Amino acid sequence: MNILEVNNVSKSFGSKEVLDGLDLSVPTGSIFGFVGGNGAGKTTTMKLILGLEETSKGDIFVSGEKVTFGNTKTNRITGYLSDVPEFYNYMSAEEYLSFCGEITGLTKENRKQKIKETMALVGLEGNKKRIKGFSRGMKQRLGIAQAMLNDPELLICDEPTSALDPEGRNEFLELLASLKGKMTILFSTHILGDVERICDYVGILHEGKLKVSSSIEELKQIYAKPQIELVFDETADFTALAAELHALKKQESITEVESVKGRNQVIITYNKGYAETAGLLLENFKANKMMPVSLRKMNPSLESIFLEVIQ
Ligand SMILES: Nc1ncnc2c1ncn2[C@@H]1O[C@H](COP(=O)(O)OP(=O)(O)OP(=O)(O)O)[C@@H](O)[C@H]1O
Repeated sequence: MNILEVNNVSKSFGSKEVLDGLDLSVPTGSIFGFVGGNGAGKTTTMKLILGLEETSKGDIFVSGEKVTFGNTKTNRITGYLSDVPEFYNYMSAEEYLSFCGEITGLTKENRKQKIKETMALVGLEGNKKRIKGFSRGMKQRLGIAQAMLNDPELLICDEPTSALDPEGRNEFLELLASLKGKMTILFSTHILGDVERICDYVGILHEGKLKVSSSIEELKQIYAKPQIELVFDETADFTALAAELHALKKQESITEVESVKGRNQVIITYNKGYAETAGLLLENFKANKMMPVSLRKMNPSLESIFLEVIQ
């Protein structure tokens, strides 16, 4: 079951086509990383899902209900954290949330309890400071609290971590991950490490279309190139070593040898089992008295997959 379906959606601004027949399905309960370079159309897609922009073609459904341009009813079950959230800096977090609750129609009795619960959930419990004194990370957490006031089934966050320092990012990602099971989260980013850390699905947007959409595990299996990384110490005779390894290429299991000279590193691509190939390499090194200081089975990174997909 998919909470979000974007079907063949195109969007142009004047003569500029940003989305070109975009199809996107977000499974209910997932944390979905929506990845794309600068200007790929991530914010535009999110605005279309929220009915803030009008599609030039195609339809969008949230929980089976069609999104309409303008004040779409589907927003009662969506929450949104924009890429640059704006706050009233003279207010405290509680005052700000109370204000947001009031304008979104939360009753006074419900509001108090809901704000207390939400502030606790985002780690701002009992915080009386004015927003003016908040760090960026605290502001993002307040932004999430605001987006969660209506108990959304779908939480949409636009590049929520890009302005945060590593510590703030870490805390924020933990917060998002802790919401799993409570709601579906769609978040856009170009920080692939963030997707790798907390998402179970990823969609890669490029040139107006979704180039790839699958679970991270599946993606890694599809793009996995079996590789071993070897590192030698500085005293190793790298030229002799490279020659030796290239000679090994004649062996069936080794298909590519790539030496990174300045770093004394060699990447071996192979097509048989890991144990067999590592064994073959070690035997050869032993015979030639050239032991590496490290031998590591490499796992494909999302970054390398992304670069391959958008080539
Ligand atoms: N209202 C608008 N009028 C004209 N062009 C627009 C409008 N909104 C977005 N665009 C253009 O559409 C393209 C996609 O923008 P969008 O903000 O959706 O990309 P993005 O993937 O979110 O990028 P970033 O990662 O840089 O935020 C850009 O070229 C942008 O200039």
